Amino acid sequence: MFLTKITKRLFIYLVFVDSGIRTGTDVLKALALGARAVLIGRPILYGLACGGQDGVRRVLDILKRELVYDMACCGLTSIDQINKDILYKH
Ligand SMILES: Cc1cc2nc3c(=O)[nH]c(=O)nc-3n(C[C@H](O)[C@H](O)[C@H](O)COP(=O)(O)O)c2cc1C
Repeated sequence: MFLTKITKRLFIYLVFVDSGIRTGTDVLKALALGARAVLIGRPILYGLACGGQDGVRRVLDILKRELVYDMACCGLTSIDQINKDILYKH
């Protein structure tokens, strides 16, 4: 009984979004919706196929640049500041 209570109290849900992340904007939206992290598959493979290690680095650089740009457009300077308030529902 006691352990159950402790377990319930300490239980933390971490949400990872997998599939379909193609731009830094996708990353921003997933984090804003509450994801702790995103998983990226095919874009990394495309980078690898086209340019090897440098290609993978380039894909990650592009995604990071897009994410930082979009964060700046929302007035954010840190990942910690991302929350659902930046989302606009229409
Ligand atoms: C070539 C390839 C092989 C994969 N193999 C596995 C696998 O063996 N097991 C698995 O759980 N997911 C596998 N996945 C799925 C990836 O782990 C990941 O969920 C997915 O690629 C992410 O979506 P994205 O490609 O749209 O970014 C594979 C994906 C690709 C493209």
